[in-house]
Amino acid sequence: MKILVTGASGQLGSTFKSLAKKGYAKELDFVFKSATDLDITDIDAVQEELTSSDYAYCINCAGFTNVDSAEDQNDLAYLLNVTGVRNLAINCNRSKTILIHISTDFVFDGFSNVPYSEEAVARPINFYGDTKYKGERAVINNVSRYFILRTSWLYSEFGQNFMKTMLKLAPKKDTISVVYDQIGTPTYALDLANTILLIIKENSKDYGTYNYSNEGVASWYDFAKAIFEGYTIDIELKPILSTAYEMSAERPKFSVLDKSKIKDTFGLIIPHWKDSLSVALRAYSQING
Ligand SMILES: NC(=O)C1=CN([C@@H]2O[C@H](COP(=O)(O)OP(=O)(O)OC[C@H]3O[C@@H](n4cnc5c(N)ncnc54)[C@H](OP(=O)(O)O)[C@@H]3O)[C@@H](O)[C@H]2O)C=CC1
Ligand SMILES: Cc1cn([C@H]2C[C@H](O)[C@@H](COP(=O)(O)OP(=O)(O)O[C@H]3O[C@@H](C)C(=O)[C@@H](O)[C@H]3O)O2)c(=O)[nH]c1=O
Repeated sequence: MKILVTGASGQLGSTFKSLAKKGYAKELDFVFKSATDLDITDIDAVQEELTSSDYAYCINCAGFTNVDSAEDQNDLAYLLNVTGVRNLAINCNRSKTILIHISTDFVFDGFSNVPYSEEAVARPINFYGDTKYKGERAVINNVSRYFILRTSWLYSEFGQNFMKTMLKLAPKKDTISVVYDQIGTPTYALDLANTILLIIKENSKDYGTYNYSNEGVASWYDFAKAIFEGYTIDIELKPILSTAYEMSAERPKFSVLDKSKIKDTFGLIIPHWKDSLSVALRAYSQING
């Protein structure tokens, strides 16, 4: 079974590459396309790729993910997160390819005090979240067989993410200040990738939108604390309010996702974020020493 992976050089794309390299999911024939191999904003290129081969699935790992930059690079963020996604959706539909697309907790405004279900009203409060929500609509409106997985606070040993930022900052600083008034759930990209592979291997026809994050709840401060403890780094960590940290984009104050639907549909047992963080830190240390 052939699977096209777009945006393959990013964090999630690299996670799939690493799984394929380790011989996991041998029955799946992955075709990895980085941004230079396949620009998803080029509709002709997307059409050509999807008709050139018999792809059963396309996993879209491409995205404009710099939340602050999206505020002043509106056109580029829209082009990638909406137009590019629409290009994939239209052409997946034509070639009868199932589209697996990744969305975010940042489609929510953060004013809830209970975890967001798939049916909760999306009301993004920053440009990135707005484009991601419009990207979801582009999928729903243009391809009949799709899975949208909304995830949150993705991190791993690959690409750029909060865990790696903390580990790189630590040797250069005596003190690190991290916000404690944004609550969500860190998600290890490997857990998300394994869940996507499970959906594919089951040949599931339960198409639709699903939330997926690790179990548990944390602030970015809690996450940073666990990273430093897990990597035995002795550093002064200061809890601060978001107002004390300069950011162009506003972030939701609470973006915990309710995962009942994906757990019930696929019989999933999701690891707690602290357990997955230990696995990620081990993987990071194997690469970086
Ligand atoms: N990171 C997070 O915390 C979260 C991410 N998500 C979503 O998950 C998905 C994957 O995220 P993640 O792996 O972290 O993101 P990354 O930013 O690590 O990867 C995105 C990839 O998209 C590629 N890309 C850029 N422009 C194009 C283009 N025109 N055509 C094809 N590919 C392109 C980038 O290429 P290049 O490297 O060359 O720029 C990069 O490799 C995204 O949709 C994101 O919105 C959801 C929730 C949380
Ligand atoms: C580096 C740093 C960040 N922070 C804060 C800023 C921000 O509120 C929070 C997280 O910072 P980041 O910029 O790493 O992450 P951020 O861009 O907020 O992360 C989001 O990315 C997109 C792509 C998503 O889809 C979301 O799910 C979420 O993961 O931590 C500090 O307080 N101190 C620091 O030293």
